[in-house]
Amino acid sequence: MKLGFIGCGNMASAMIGGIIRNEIFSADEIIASDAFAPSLESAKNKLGIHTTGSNKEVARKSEVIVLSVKPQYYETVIKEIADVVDEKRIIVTIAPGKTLEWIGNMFGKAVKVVRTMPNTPALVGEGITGVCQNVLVNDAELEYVCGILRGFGKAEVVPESLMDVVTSVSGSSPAYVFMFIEAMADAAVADGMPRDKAYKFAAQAVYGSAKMVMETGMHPGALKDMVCSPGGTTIEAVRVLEKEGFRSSVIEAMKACTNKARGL
Ligand SMILES: NC(=O)C1=CN([C@@H]2O[C@H](COP(=O)(O)OP(=O)(O)OC[C@H]3O[C@@H](n4cnc5c(N)ncnc54)[C@H](OP(=O)(O)O)[C@@H]3O)[C@@H](O)[C@H]2O)C=CC1
Ligand SMILES: O=C(O)[C@@H]1CCC=N1
Repeated sequence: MKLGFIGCGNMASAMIGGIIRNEIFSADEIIASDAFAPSLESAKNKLGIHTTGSNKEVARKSEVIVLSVKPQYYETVIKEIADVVDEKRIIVTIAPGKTLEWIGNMFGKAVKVVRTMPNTPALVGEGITGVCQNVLVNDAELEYVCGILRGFGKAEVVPESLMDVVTSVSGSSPAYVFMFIEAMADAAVADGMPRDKAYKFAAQAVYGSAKMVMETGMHPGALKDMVCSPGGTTIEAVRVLEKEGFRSSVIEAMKACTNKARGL
């Protein structure tokens, strides 16, 4: 197998879907295990990959092994697979807070580790993944893993010191963006718009605005100013958002998120 996933929940299935769709690997080259039988059933039926109830089997059969369980299960899973992971395999982690050093110590031997932080837009091929590696991973191996990660979006190599920040700015951030879309839709519904239309307008406005930032390279503040006509409607909304602490709320929320990751 080219690729194995230990834990096949939300994040793993989003990653696998993109990898298969973009033909990085075929379903036949991917295997996953999970403690929760319905997750495995769904992976087999919807993704067509190999599945097993044994984490060890995944580790034994895969060149690249993704640890896609919650951080609190990392220690148990690593202890379970350590004896079948040799120096040729690459371990990919996706959990917040689990450092390269901690992972290495848990294995108790020299193991190639690529630490990553993906996000769920991977499901639609628009994820972004922060990546760093330990000293045992060479440039070609890092590029190989990045190629896999690009199967479901962008991949950016960052210093490990920034990985907890990556968690708040992209790993967790889809949740805040969905809350923003939901809140905008609620306001539109309150003013009489049917809900399905409200989600369409709100989501497309966020999508289009994000695309403008990416494609124009302009400062977000300048793009905001372009929307605010003098004496117009937008500046009224901006005034209320500032009064209600919109930006400060986002900054404080993200600092809490980063600190939580640091504590894991
Ligand atoms: N969801 C997200 O947006 C993101 C998640 N991540 C990280 O990805 C990882 C997975 O998260 P997510 O996919 O959301 O979690 P899920 O709970 O959806 O998936 C994890 C799966 O692993 C199973 N599992 C638990 N223990 C074991 C075990 N010992 N052996 C095999 N399988 C096991 C779980 O079963 P059961 O339900 O029975 O416990 C569950 O089905 C986490 O580390 C998370 O922090 C990173 C970026 C974004
Ligand atoms: O909430 C979490 O802990 C995980 C990590 C990033 C997104 N979800």
